[in-house]
Amino acid sequence: MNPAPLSGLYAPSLSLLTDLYQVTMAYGYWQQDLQDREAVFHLYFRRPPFQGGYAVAAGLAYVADFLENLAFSEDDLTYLGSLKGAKGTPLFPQEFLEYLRTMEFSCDVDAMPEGTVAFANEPLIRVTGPLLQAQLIETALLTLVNFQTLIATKAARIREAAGADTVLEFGLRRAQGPDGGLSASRAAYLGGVDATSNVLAGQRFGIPVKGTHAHSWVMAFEDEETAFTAYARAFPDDSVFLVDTYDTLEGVRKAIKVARAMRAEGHELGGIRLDSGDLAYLSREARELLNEAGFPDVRIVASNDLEENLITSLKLQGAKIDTWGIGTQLVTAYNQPALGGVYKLAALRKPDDSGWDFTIKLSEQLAKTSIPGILQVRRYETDKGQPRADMLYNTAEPLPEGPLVIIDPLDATRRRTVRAETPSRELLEPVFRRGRLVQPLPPLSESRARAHREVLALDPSIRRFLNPHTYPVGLEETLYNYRNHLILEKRGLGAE
Ligand SMILES: Nc1ncnc2c1ncn2[C@@H]1O[C@H](COP(=O)(O)OP(=O)(O)OP(=O)(O)O)[C@@H](O)[C@H]1O
Ligand SMILES: O=P(O)(O)OC[C@H]1O[C@H](OP(=O)(O)OP(=O)(O)O)[C@H](O)[C@@H]1O
Ligand SMILES: O=C(O)c1cccnc1
Repeated sequence: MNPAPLSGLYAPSLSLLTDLYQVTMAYGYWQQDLQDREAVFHLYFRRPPFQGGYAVAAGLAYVADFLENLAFSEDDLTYLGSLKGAKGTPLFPQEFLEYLRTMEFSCDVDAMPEGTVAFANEPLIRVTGPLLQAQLIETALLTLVNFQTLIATKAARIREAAGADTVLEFGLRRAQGPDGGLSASRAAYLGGVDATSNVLAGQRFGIPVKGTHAHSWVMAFEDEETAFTAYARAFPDDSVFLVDTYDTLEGVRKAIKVARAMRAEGHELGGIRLDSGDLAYLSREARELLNEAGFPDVRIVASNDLEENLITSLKLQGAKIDTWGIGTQLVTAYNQPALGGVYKLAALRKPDDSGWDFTIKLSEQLAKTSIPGILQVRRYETDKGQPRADMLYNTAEPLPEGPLVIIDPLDATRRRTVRAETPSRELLEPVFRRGRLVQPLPPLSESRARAHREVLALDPSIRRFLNPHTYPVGLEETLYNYRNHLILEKRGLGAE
């Protein structure tokens, strides 16, 4: 595979890919001379999608591309300058636009590499840098990471259901527009599909492209046999015939007839595709017909609104399907079309530069109360690399010596102690330092392999679709206590 570079996808800059309030806040910070106050934000989700037990982090390559190209062009500044407030006066003064013109991205970014398995409340990305800049990029980071993480997770679930079978992504035509389709193809590949029908995604990202033919091909000829014969002439060694245009099992018989003629000329039919009807029954019948005719290697491809639960059910029914073609349900994440990732301020450098003020967003629901600190995620694993528990801790404070206690942020009675010798790794890795990419991001193939490895390492009870176990993620005890202290303080209940 030869992954095409992502660089330039968003050049010239997409700096206006944001909500207006980010720019109005940026102006406000600038006016208050707060633009350079060092701030820390975390991007995280509160619940894994699809009522599942995990998510697969994706979108960082797009984020890096976006940040590398972040700069306000003349057109951007002219547009911002044209915006008017309620009284018809410019929303942004010229001096502020001049500031934006010369602004250079200078934040540090730490992130989980794409393909990392992530759980609720864990920062996927941590941004540290000038308040104005770290705030301004919120919306773009969320739109890039939320969608791609959602689709990569859906793909990982489909991969789980399909086991070792081939999975093809067929979603572009029903995706949420061109960019939805393109980024979904990339995220789906990252999450575990084998190939896409999306040719632009093939060119851009080096994803293998594959496909069969449409019903219209069959309809364009006087009968099925003529249509199959013509397709075989065009692609004598790369043909998959769609057999359900009129009558599926009759279609299979026609496919066999043409396959015999192909064999006589030294070519083998690659497969047939079923796209309607009872896929369990029809695939078993088709398999029998093909085997009896001496074509045990002709693959059976199935499509028609498939997703992970249907694949599981079809397998239980004894379906004889080798390749799953999955479109709409995958690229639109049909049963949960958005991941609710958020981006929250967690620390601000004190005005006198003497340390950090840690910040918290309260909520009636404890689950929505943010986590203060400059967070890192430490994953404790068995000797064999099976994840056991994740610990969020504040890197701005020293960790206690000896064993560490991890406490569930929602239930203080759920806690565990980890010994210092327990193998572990830190999930957030440096991506940008002072606005510069530390090193090129890994190729897509590597991120895909990571996703595969990390999902498989999870206990099956966390991977299952129905009522999965909750993987233990907790706050290191000092952080847990500090967060409670801050909650009480902000509610006016702190100690005198
Ligand atoms: N054996 C099966 N068990 C469960 N679901 C199945 C089975 N076979 C097919 N399905 C799924 O049932 C849904 C509806 O199938 P159905 O054959 O009614 O589709 P359709 O699109 O209405 O067919 P047609 O194109 O003939 O109108 C699809 O999502 C399909 O994948
Ligand atoms: O069902 P999905 O998971 O979204 O998979 C993609 C679908 O798109 C095609 O149908 P369409 O009717 O658009 O074209 P066709 O005539 O080639 O079947 C294909 O045959 C699949 O049924
Ligand atoms: O190649 C295919 O079979 C295909 C491509 C897009 C959508 N549905 C099917």
